[in-house]
Amino acid sequence: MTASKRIVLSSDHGAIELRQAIAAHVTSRGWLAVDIGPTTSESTNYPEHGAAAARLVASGDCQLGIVLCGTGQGIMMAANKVKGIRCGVCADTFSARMLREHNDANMLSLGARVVGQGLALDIVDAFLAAEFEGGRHALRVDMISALEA
Ligand SMILES: O=C[C@H](O)[C@H](O)[C@H](O)COP(=O)(O)O
Repeated sequence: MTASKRIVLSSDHGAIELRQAIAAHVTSRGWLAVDIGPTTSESTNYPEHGAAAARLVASGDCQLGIVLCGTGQGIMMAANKVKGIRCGVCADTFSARMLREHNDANMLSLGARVVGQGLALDIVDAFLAAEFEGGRHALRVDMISALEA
């Protein structure tokens, strides 16, 4: 892994500390963390943060993205509204691995009110280590993309 691999991180107010811990973690794994905030715990709205991160992935500026909110659900929904984004919520490492291997996800969503930091970092590691398997899964991912047309 080289530092040229960029991963964007964003969250709402419910996940500031976990997001910053993940940013440090992915940096230690050799990624360049593009943390677009927010930085204060002032109440904010997850759709704007999910969309902002997703646009950086969809444009190719970042290869992957990690978004967080209280449950991970709302910010995942927002990210998936951006064309080209495949984002899933994970609360276990198996799903995180499958999210890449079978679904070719380019974004991961986490719920800071659902998972603790230790599990969250393990989920991130599983997501980053996995690779898309292609084959029969490529047809299915293409079918998802066709829904955006
Ligand atoms: O899916 C939505 C997220 O879990 C949000 O983080 C949550 O709805 C925010 O709730 P509150 O404004 O009560 O902190």
